[in-house]
Amino acid sequence: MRIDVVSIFPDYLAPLELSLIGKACQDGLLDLRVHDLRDFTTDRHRTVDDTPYGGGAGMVMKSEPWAQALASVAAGNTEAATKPVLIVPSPAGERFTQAAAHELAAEEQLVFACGRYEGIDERVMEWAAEYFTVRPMSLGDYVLNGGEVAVLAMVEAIGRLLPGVVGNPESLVEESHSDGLLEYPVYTKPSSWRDREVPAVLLSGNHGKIAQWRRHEQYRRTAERRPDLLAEFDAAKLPRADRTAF
Ligand SMILES: COc1cccc(Cn2ccc3ccc(-c4cc(N)[nH]n4)cc32)c1
Repeated sequence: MRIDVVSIFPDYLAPLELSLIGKACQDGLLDLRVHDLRDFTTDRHRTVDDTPYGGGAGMVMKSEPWAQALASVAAGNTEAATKPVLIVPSPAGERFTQAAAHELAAEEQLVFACGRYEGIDERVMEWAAEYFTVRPMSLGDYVLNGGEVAVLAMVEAIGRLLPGVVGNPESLVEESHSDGLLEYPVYTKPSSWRDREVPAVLLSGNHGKIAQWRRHEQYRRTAERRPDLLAEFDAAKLPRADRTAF
């Protein structure tokens, strides 16, 4: 997979050079390229923003630098058989979920447009629809100052799903949200810590009971912390052996 990120703060994306995503790039599993939007301006001040039509506070990102930058990254990938996906972080976007991460991990090329100020001139998304599948995406119902933090989260969530990135693919199967429930609590040595004991079932060696306890804990936690997820959860979709906890 190739991922391009366009931002006026390219150094904000430096953490992607670390840890699993950085190693995936070194191993050739991921081709990550970060571009400075100001490199696509033509004036001596490298201007990327201007005042909003209709008035109001703040500034809006100009369309031409974005069109030049997006055209450059789209053209840069002639091997792609399908239109690249242009992901535009925005408080007004569709919710980014684990399901979306899996969907996007199957794409050949993702392009992330990191807005700043009050956002990007809307005509850029209209123009881009000819060359990209355009997807405005929100991390959650709170307002950030720009798209970079959202891109760090999305690239990590997507990148870790790519084959070979996570050492043990098994660990991707049972994690939160992979089956519609939150994950169960985890413990490690010592078994007794500050007068707090590890649940006895986990020390029993009875794998059937352990699986049942973990399923029940997933359900209890989800009901307690995210009852909204339970509305969509259907135990009937679970493998028969997993249903004993409900
Ligand atoms: C566009 O509407 C806005 C209204 C007020 C402020 C801002 C600031 N801002 C600029 C670019 C940008 C990109 C993403 C986000 C964002 C995403 C999520 N989930 N929260 N915040 C916020 C952004 C934008």
